[in-house]
Amino acid sequence: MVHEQGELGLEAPAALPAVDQVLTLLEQWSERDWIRPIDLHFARFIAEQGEQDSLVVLLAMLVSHQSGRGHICLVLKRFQASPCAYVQLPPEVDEGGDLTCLLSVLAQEPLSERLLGSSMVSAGDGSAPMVLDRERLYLRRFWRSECRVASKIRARMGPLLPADQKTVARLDVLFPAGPEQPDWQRLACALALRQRFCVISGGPGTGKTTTVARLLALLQEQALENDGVPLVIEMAAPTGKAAARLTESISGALAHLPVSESVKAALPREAVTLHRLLGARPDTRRFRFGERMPLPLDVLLVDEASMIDLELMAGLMEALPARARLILLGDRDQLASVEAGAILGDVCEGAWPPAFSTDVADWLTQASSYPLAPSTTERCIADHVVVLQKSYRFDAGSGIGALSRMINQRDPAGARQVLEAGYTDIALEPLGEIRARWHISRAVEGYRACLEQVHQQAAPEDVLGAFQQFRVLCALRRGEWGVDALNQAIATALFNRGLISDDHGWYAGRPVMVTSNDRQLNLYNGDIGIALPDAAAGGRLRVFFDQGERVRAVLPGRLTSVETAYAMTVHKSQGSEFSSVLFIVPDRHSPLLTRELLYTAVTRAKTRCDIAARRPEVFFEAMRHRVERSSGLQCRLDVKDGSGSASDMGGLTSTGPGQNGGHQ
Ligand SMILES: Nc1ncnc2c1ncn2[C@@H]1O[C@H](COP(=O)(O)OP(=O)(O)OP(=O)(O)O)[C@@H](O)[C@H]1O
Repeated sequence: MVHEQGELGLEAPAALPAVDQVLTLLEQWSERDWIRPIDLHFARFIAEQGEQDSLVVLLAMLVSHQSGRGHICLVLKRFQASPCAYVQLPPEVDEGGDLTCLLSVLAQEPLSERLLGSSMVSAGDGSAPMVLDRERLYLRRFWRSECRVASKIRARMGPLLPADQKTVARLDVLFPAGPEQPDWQRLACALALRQRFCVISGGPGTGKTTTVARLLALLQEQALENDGVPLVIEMAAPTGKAAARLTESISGALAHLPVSESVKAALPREAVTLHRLLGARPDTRRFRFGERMPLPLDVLLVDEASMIDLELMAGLMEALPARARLILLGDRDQLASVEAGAILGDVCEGAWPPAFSTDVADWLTQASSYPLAPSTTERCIADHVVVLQKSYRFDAGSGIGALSRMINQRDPAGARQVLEAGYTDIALEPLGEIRARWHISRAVEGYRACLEQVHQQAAPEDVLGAFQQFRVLCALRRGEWGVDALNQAIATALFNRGLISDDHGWYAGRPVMVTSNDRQLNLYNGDIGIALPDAAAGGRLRVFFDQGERVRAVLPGRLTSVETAYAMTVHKSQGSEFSSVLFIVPDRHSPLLTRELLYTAVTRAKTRCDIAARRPEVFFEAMRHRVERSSGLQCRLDVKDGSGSASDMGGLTSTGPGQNGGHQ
């Protein structure tokens, strides 16, 4: 523990200590897990380059620390306004200790001037390991990626693409007039038809897939009639699970389209992961496709775009040919990517409610006969975003729909009312003394049907299907209410009830999640499998994975990175849906408990969501907190004159391997 006075006697120091003293402190903080080893390593690297200013060394540690928490940059003004809150110190850091003291002193210094006086920081030119741009401090790698993403999106933000004379008639066929006015699905399709970059966002069941299936059909119909040559259309998603879901839902939607068989035949059937599409190279961040070898396609549809991090987006934008259209689908209210960045959130922020320019508003009015007034605000990105409004999955009688709306509106009182209103598809179960293990019994009941199928030696695809019916979701990984402890508790309870033959190691019915990509086995982080006796292998255990078209069996011994998956984190559940969900709320607040996390957890459930909480107030309190991810992307996308940044395309000299303290 850090003493009140601080271990180096830094009680409210008037000035920052020398560099070697700062490094000693950073070592202690790293040992206590307050900062990551790479944060310490980066600060050390900066000092080793001869940096004499301890302010620069401390800020280097902080910008690295922030990147580990999903931020692209450190916004100096926000840091200075509230240093400890901005960097979100762990709860065990004492107020008045060395760390909080140093941050407060640091925040009072003229940060920009001191940073620009260092050879370790540039304004974007040269190859210094950090960049200061618009009062934001970046690791050079993130600054480059952000500039690239912004400039490539901006390059797709030109005037509207020409409309075909028959476009409105085609829209009439695919989106016949109904009671909903305006029909945002039709408007989204009309907008995407004339933009090279378009985002269609919306909550669960708002018709994103339905809309985009019609959009692809319309684009293909147009191409076949006008040029006689079909467009090359590809579909992708950030994870294998999400790609499999997209394949399934788009095939369902395409089957019912009122278009000719030749158009249907020219539509894509299968989605792949973004890593596979881009040709990820094992153990590097590089892709086979890029600016020098663009992807051979005309239209790319990417689902679950909220899971795309900055670096993946930069790789994707570089590999897209200039003429190609990019359509992003996703739910802007969900959790952002695990890695740094919140691309979908940044693009959608402020772009909704609609603020279309005159040209776009005129076109949409013509395409829908619904009068849309142009906006007076100057947000060019708003011309590229539509948010679908109506959920066709959760009707007025749905508690899940009502609760997720309250969570989104950050309305704890409203959420409490919804939970007390007698809906049959949601319940909040307070775990008092008597019902302390209610959640374990609920989990056992949730998995019973699946495990009975295992006993009856049902086909692997049926067992995998049954496993998708129910899932336990946790906010945290560690602690009594975290994934690790709950997985063990659930396994023990299932074993005690005779539903599984063992509660550790490999046994029939053990569900597992892959925790890192294995290209050789064609298994990806987040893939779910179940160990079952394989009749084709004399009844020996194999782990079966549903890979869309087929179920694959893998020897357990070949799976080096897997964990038991009765309980999983909400983060890992993104891109999946289950009939029924049991969401476990920890008994005290954590910075991870946010509105986005609750919304993602509750909306993973299709027909029933149970929430178990020892202290229900933690659930309601979490609604007040938002995931905030610092980045400069919105600013870069907003600039009207096309000069997103003087340095958007400049200063992109690459830093050689090993030259930047681990942040290559
Ligand atoms: N305009 C509509 N009228 C009636 N039903 C619709 C309409 N749009 C979509 N649906 C139905 O609503 C359900 C959800 O649609 P869809 O799968 O397209 O939504 P989504 O936003 O992609 O959902 P999610 O991403 O949550 O899976 C489907 O059964 C679909 O047929």
